[in-house]
Amino acid sequence: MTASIAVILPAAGRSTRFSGREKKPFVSLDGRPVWLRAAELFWSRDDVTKLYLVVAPEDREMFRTRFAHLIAFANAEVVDGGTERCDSVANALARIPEDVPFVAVHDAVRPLTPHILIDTVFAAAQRHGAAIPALAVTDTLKQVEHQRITSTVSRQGLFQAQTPQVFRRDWLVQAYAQRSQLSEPITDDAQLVEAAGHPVMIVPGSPLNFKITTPEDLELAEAVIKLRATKKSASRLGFHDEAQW
Ligand SMILES: Nc1ccn([C@@H]2O[C@H](COP(=O)(O)OP(=O)(O)OP(=O)(O)O)[C@@H](O)[C@H]2O)c(=O)n1
Ligand SMILES: C[C@](O)(CO)[C@H](O)COP(=O)(O)O
Repeated sequence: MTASIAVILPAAGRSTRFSGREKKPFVSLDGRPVWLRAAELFWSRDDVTKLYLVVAPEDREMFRTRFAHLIAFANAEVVDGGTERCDSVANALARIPEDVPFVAVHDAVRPLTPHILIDTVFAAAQRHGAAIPALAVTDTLKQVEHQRITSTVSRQGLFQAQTPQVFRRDWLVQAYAQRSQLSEPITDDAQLVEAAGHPVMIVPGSPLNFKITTPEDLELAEAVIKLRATKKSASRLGFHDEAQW
């Protein structure tokens, strides 16, 4: 298989909602930093050219000092982040060589993405030009003002977007070049590619592919890792489970 997908891992946010002593990409998740667990999902894949780790300028020295051996091992390039997530992605996108046909953008704080999800979204993007994992909304949605419900919103056709989001590099570059034309806040990369007029397909997301946003999410991620270890031991003993953990 020829390597054809560059992977951007944005880790340059402020972790405001996490409110921990450390920023969430750098905290330990069952013994290994969150960003490393996300990076490991990609670095040994034959179809990945290189990882681009985006880190806030104020974290650059800490990151290089603490993780130098891992950065080298992962063949990763460290890129400076920007004010918004899309500024961070733009900085990394500018570093990707023109002969790389596809780019995947994966939040450095989604460390539990199942491998089968990555296989599926990579294949869909290569087939259609752009693809993202998404989960159908299952709860009832309420519009609220000042803690009072003003209406119930139909969830028909509504999905929650996850990462990795994978695009033809030329589409993503074009979409980013036009981003100043958007008046609404940009919360994911697909939004820009959609606005540029390109079709973006969805593949089934996974509840396990959640984004660590709050301290409770970190606890949940730790529980999932322990459950995976238990299931692995059970499987070695001959007990099989069809679920993709
Ligand atoms: N300027 C930014 C903002 C976000 N991110 C990254 O984008 C991912 C998803 O963002 P989010 O979960 O919102 O992280 P934060 O912006 O750090 O969170 P918060 O809004 O709570 O501050 C994270 O890996 C985050 O580090 C980034 O690289 N650059
Ligand atoms: C990119 C993303 O993870 C897709 O769900 C999400 O939009 C990031 O949003 P945030 O506001 O940066 O948490």
